[in-house]
Amino acid sequence: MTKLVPEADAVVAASRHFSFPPPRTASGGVVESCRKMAAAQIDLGAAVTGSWLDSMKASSPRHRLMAPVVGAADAEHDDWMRHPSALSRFDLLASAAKGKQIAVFLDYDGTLSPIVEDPDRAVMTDEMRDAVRGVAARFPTAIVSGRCRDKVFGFVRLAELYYAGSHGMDIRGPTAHANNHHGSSKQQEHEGESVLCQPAREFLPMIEEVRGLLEAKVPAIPGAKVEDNKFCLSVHFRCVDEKRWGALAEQVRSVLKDYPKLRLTQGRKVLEIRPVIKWDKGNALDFLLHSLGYADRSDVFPIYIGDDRTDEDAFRVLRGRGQGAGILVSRFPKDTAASFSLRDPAEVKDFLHSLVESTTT
Ligand SMILES: O=P(O)(O)OC[C@H]1O[C@H](O[C@H]2O[C@H](CO)[C@@H](O)[C@H](O)[C@H]2O)[C@H](O)[C@@H](O)[C@@H]1O
Repeated sequence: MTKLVPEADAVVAASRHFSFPPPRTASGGVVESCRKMAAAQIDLGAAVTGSWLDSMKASSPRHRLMAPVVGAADAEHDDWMRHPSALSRFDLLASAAKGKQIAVFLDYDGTLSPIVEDPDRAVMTDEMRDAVRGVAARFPTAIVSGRCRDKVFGFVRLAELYYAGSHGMDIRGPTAHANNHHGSSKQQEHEGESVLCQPAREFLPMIEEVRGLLEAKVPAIPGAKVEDNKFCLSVHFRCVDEKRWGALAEQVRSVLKDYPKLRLTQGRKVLEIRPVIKWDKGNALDFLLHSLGYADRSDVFPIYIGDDRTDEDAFRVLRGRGQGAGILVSRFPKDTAASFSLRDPAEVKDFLHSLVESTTT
């Protein structure tokens, strides 16, 4: 097992392939009040623009249907080398984190649980839960999910974690303390005072209204499903015949046209409806780092692991801070602001174990 020790040669060799630590960019400000910050700006950055149907198709590549082609596979592998495996290059990550306070941020779907057809059945294995528990016993650990907080807590069931549900619009600190290291966090300085951030509260009645409208319309499309994520809504099309995607997009558009304060973004075979405020997983990551008292420290090493477009906002925040490591979970090369890769949740579990073992004396 690689320990958290410097391996200069490995760093030099790997940095030929990619930029690590990530360069600083102009994002990542101080979070004074999450609501004030969120209200300050309308976010159109990740919005689905142009044809919704084209966007749905573009975000649903048919990797699994492609026959392996000799040569193409090599090119794909070479491309992926720009984002080295966080497992096989654990040494590199470990040397960058050496002597620093690690904090771990984990997306849920596609990261801690495999993608499945029925969103209600995206359970996490006990082995994965043990791995997350082990990490949380050593480092502040947060789940950052598009799901509503209660639902993702229902899957993860670890009270010692921070939870940022609804794409970061519903943040809550731990409700129980692990025997851990979090002594320096502001959370613990104010025992009993829970971190809470809900920057989109005023949108709740509107989201509720739109949920009702969508639930009345969307079931007409076989396989389509509306999921209530409290501060946002998901319209799933994983089980919808591709020929009906246009009709589904039209149903959603016909509802949303009367709600200019809501916007549409897209995840993995899901349309996401959320408030126009500038608040995403990146803001949630920033907020949590501030809550932990880590924002202005240079000796902090945040690790964010996620598989989806929405996780890119958090990867970009790490680049903006010039700190830590973003790890993209994907079997296929993608444009990403992450620095490392893992192939699937099984590799995520192995990585979490490696992190624990490397810091166990
Ligand atoms: O931020 P995440 O924790 O990754 O949540 C994003 C969305 O994940 C879920 O949908 C995705 O996973 C489902 C179960 O595997 C799959 O059926 C669906 O196609 C995926 O998009 C969740 O159901 C959504 O509400 C989340 O927004």
